[in-house]
Amino acid sequence: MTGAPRDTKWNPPAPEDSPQGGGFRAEFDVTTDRGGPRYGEFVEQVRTFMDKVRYACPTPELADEVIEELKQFNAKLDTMLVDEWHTPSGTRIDLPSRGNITLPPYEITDGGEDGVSATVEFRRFHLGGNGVAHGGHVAVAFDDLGGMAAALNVHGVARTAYLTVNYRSLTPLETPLTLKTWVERRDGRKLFVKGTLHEGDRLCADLDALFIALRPGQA
Ligand SMILES: CCCCCCCCCCCCCCCC(=O)SCCNC(=O)CCNC(=O)[C@H](O)C(C)(C)COP(=O)(O)OP(=O)(O)OC[C@H]1O[C@@H](n2cnc3c(N)ncnc32)[C@H](O)[C@@H]1OP(=O)(O)O
Repeated sequence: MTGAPRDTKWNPPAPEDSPQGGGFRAEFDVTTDRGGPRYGEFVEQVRTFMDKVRYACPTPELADEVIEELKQFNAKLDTMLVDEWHTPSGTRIDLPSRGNITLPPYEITDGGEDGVSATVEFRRFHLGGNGVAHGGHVAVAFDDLGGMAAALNVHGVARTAYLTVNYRSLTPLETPLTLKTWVERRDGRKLFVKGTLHEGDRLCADLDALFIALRPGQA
């Protein structure tokens, strides 16, 4: 397992008249080849660039140079943009965070109806202040992996209704951390999800969230 469990049926039922078959990612293609064999490396290079941008203090000359090169990269990518339903980002289950560059990189170590365990590493890009992770990025990790626990529990898609993160101690950067999420209670479409983030035995943060399983065709 890397970005998501592989053996789960994801597609919730959807009406026929919707552009995507209805619903939120109703036709969720699990892929390991979209974007090519080096897509993971591509994402990793961009992450590394973002890490460096977070700490770089370029000279005006270097900024000029990098801006021109970035314009060229952006123009290249402009030639092959696709809609969200066809991008590799978010569906490449063989890659950390399913190849989704907007998420902190995590690898799923176990996942099913009972919950999800993952190893997550916040990067230099995720700096909040004084060398530790920004709380918002911690919440992003909880949202995605809490949503995954809910999705695995209902075999469909759930949206976050509320998400409370308690920051119990500082969350380090560039350190493998253990993030766990699980559905503690289900009441119809309401999934009460809990979660923890640890560095070793030390609790960095915990989660209390409500996810709502979407009805067929619901956006
Ligand atoms: C490729 C293969 C790998 C695939 C691997 C995929 C794995 C996948 C991982 C990705 C995972 C991403 C996870 C990110 C998930 C988001 O970040 S979603 C984005 C953030 N959330 C939003 O934008 C949601 C915005 N809000 C809404 O759309 C709607 O309010 C909701 C949440 C869908 C609920 O609306 P609704 O369906 O009309 O339901 P509604 O009748 O209002 O409420 C249902 C029940 O919940 C209660 N409720 C609703 N909101 C609340 C609240 N805030 N507080 C308390 N109770 C509430 C209601 O009172 C009601 O209770 P009952 O009366 O039934 O007892």
